[in-house]
Amino acid sequence: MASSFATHTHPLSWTSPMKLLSHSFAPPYRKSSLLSYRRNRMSNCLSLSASVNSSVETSNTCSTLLELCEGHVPDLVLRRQAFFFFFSYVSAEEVGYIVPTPVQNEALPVLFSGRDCVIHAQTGSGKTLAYLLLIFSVVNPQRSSVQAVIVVPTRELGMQVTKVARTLAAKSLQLENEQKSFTVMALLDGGTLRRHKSWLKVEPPDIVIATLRSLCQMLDKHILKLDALRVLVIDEVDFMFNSSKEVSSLKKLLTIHSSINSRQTVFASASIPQHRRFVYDCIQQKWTKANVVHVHVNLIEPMPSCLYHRYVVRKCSNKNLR
Ligand SMILES: Nc1ncnc2c1ncn2[C@@H]1O[C@H](COP(=O)(O)OP(=O)(O)OP(=O)(O)O)[C@@H](O)[C@H]1O
Repeated sequence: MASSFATHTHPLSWTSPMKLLSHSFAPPYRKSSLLSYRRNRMSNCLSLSASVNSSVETSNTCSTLLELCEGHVPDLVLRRQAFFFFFSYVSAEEVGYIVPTPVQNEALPVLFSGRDCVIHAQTGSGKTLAYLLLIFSVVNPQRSSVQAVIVVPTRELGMQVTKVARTLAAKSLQLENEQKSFTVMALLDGGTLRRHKSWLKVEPPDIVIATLRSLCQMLDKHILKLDALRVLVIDEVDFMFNSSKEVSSLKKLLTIHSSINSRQTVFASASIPQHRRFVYDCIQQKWTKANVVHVHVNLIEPMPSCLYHRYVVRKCSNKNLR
């Protein structure tokens, strides 16, 4: 069974200077509540078994994130990144992004080319920033419509993604007053959805970060419209597909999105046990276009090909034994 999707792999072990920097400012596992269920689901798979061929392409090398994003992400957002980098020396809250992580290096050119993408890399590898930069490259803040939706499995994860998105969206000091900045709405379970309903009606935000339940509530009541949607991101996709409560709503959402022209779909996850089968299904179900790219960055060192065992014979005299 042949397929046209490509798999980008990055087998090398990597420790970026920026990663070390980020570790000194940010907690190493921001999404700690997800770690326990991630461990549990490592052994679970998408319960499908056919295999799909994949082609491996060479990795892209780019020195800075700014170079990688130039011409795609608006200056406002790029300046924002640089701004935060300089201030990160005095602020423990915000960390600047200078060197792309391996997954950003691989995924960003694919995302900027307009292709659908499955971003598959370990926790803390920088997937969130990769898909947010894509969103900032396609969303037009002058249009008053929801142009990007990020679906997250939990409220906590949603709050973290919202924080990063709002940091990038915030108006920089140099920005001219009349220029409209990006608007980000968090539609998360347990929030005050009444306020959000009036906001959605009066002036729809550019970017919505939502749990599936809250998103479906708004869609069912026709308060949120996805006619102008350009990018749909499903974060922690394997968790969403493993959750019996969510899976039917998720499939419905993906089917609606597949009918929108000029759409781009991104799936992100730290673990997709049967990733080839998953990508094959995405194409078959039309959740992604046929030229979807699977970007797989695995920084875990592979098992060594062989092991040498040595032992030392030590002579003990009877005296030592006593
Ligand atoms: N290019 C970069 N340079 C420095 N730090 C970065 C860079 N990209 C991301 N980070 C930082 O690395 C940390 C982890 O990033 P992020 O949350 O995007 O990872 P993730 O792969 O989405 O994780 P998860 O699987 O939990 O969703 C964050 O603190 C983020 O600020």
